Amino acid sequence: MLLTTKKLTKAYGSHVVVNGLDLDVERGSFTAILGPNGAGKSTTMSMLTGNLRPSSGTITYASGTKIGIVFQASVLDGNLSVRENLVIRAKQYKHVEPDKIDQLIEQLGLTAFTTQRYQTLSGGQKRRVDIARALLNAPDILYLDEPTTGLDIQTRHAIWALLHNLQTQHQLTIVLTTHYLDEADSADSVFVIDHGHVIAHGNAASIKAAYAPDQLRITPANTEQLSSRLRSGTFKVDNGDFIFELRTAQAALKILTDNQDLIQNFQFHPGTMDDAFIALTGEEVR
Ligand SMILES: Nc1ncnc2c1ncn2[C@@H]1O[C@H](COP(=O)(O)OP(=O)(O)OP(=O)(O)O)[C@@H](O)[C@H]1O
Repeated sequence: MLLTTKKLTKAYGSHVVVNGLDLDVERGSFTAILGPNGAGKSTTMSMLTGNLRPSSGTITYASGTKIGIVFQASVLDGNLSVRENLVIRAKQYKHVEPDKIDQLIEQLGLTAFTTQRYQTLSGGQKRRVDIARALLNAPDILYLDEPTTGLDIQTRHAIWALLHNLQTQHQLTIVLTTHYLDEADSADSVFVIDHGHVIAHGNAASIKAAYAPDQLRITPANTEQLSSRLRSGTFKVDNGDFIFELRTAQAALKILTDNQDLIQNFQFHPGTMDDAFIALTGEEVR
């Protein structure tokens, strides 16, 4: 493991905001931390990055691990150009290879903007410069606190592709928080946290399988006959439709083929991370 936490806890007075978190992050993995507002994600990240002292518990990195951080609010100077910002930031580290800035500019697709002032860039372009800044010291692990919040869907996809590229081509370990649950679909490891606890952990597929069943909705051609053919208790009735919660698409296919003579219409809805998230954390707004 590159990183392990044991019983990581942060309390402000009697308010325990991170409550005994056990996290494991494997070298080279892509980890997403999900949770509703106020769940403790940013507090956790601040502790992992050394910006906040835990109340108790331990954080252990493999020896020599270098950390890069992309903060929610940029730390760059809006009046300086992309290159000027990177040059100034590079001076804050002991060893930045001489061609590192050019390399990052190219890698992050910033070549066309090098002389443009940071504050005049679009949201997605800014994010890419923020990421370049965090990579100056060639970190082993890159933390990003909600890197795609406020970006349009195309830009979110582009940032996500960029992060996956950094992971696979450059063996970077990535840990990020996000509110966009669909983004967690491609993470190797997902921690869902709420009230400072890990309430689910696995990859997106295992979390969906456990907490977000697939749904099959059938409009019967003949309600009585279909009802008497099916085992009672295997479905609910909603507005005359029969609703099944299933583990696999195969199970849906079987119901449909076995009963196609009595079915007028159907809809199949595969379980999503949104469904799993609501099942885990409830509907109420925090
Ligand atoms: N310095 C502080 N003093 C007191 N309470 C704090 C402090 N910092 C955070 N909290 C509380 O800790 C809880 C967790 O906050 P945190 O910012 O970690 O949540 P989050 O999961 O990142 O939420 P969001 O998705 O809204 O960013 C919140 O209830 C917040 O009010």
